[in-house]
Amino acid sequence: MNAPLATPSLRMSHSAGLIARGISKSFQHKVLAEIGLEVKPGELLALTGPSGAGKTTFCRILAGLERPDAGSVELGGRSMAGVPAGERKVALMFESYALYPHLTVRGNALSPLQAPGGRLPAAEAETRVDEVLELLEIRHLHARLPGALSGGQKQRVALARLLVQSPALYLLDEPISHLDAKLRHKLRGEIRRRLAQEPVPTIWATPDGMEALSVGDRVAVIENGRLEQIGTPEDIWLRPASARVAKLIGDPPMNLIDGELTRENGAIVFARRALKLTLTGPLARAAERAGGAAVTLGVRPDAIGFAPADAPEATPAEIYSNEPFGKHAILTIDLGALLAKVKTSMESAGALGADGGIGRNIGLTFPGEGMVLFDGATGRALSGD
Ligand SMILES: Nc1ncnc2c1ncn2[C@@H]1O[C@H](COP(=O)(O)OP(=O)(O)OP(=O)(O)O)[C@@H](O)[C@H]1O
Repeated sequence: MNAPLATPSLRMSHSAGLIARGISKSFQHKVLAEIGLEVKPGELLALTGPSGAGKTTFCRILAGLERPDAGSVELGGRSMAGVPAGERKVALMFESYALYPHLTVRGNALSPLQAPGGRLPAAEAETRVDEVLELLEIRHLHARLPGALSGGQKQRVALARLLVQSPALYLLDEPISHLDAKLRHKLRGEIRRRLAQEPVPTIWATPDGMEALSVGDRVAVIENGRLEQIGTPEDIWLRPASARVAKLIGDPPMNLIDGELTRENGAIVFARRALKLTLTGPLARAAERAGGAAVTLGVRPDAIGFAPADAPEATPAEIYSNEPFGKHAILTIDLGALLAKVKTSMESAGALGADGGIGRNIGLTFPGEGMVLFDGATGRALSGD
């Protein structure tokens, strides 16, 4: 026999996902300015931005815990205006965890399945909880009370409580920030995989731009309450819409070098003290479109190469520090009152000597790939396409 179909209204409620339009909010100052975005059922939108950008406030508005000054939220084809938090079917996990102190790990994870609206037959609820505790590697802690857990363990209990639910929207606010690096890496894949099986829109908020790129089907970047860019991880990585986005993405992020455009022998040149780069291809076309001479050049740390200090095309620089990371090294380079990061192979970094080459004069090359020009006044990317 075929599985029973969802009722038409339920099917509708899963088909439309989340639509937020023009969400604005001020406390003493403007915290969110006309944020509009859509998350489809089954899609994971990573929301990133620096601390204080407004991520939590936006999530609280979606959950019905905060009222927007303007704008609307639609979930599953239904306006959420006037719908209280408890009736929105939003599974949320906030950074503060909010675990029930008198309930065990298992009790906390079971709690949403025992609440009105989320109730499941006991055996099914137990199975689901076991599965999720296993996934999060905390099944052995099932009988502990929250008071006897570490911060990272509490965070995983809060995650378990979220993942057992089948809501209309998942909201995860910094869900793995307190886990060690190894577990963070493992769990972001596991959680993403599990969430992808549900036909439910998900928002995963994190200040870590690289985490956002790795978990999101799409990524929304907010800064100062404004939506700077929304797009695929590839869009955000290759074509940051502004210097503000570029600054948040990458490990280490793009070098942002303020300078000027000049003309030399008919070519267009980016100049900043000793650094003079003749622009070609898309960068030259982007430079032609600049409104003024002042621009910011974004250069990815792995787009900078080394050359002998006296090579004719090389930019002279001095090694300031050298941090080895096993497979690659991060060098900080002094370009004359300007520090830039260079990501290079361990072989290249090792060739600089046992002391990491600190204080040595070298030459740098900028091959043109991995570079973006931004308008000096607005910070918006200048396109060369
Ligand atoms: N209830 C409130 N009253 C006054 N100001 C608030 C309130 N809630 C948030 N804010 C302010 O709104 C701004 C955005 O805060 P929010 O917590 O949304 O940022 P965030 O991007 O989540 O930051 P983080 O990554 O540090 O959690 C901050 O300046 C914060 O101080």
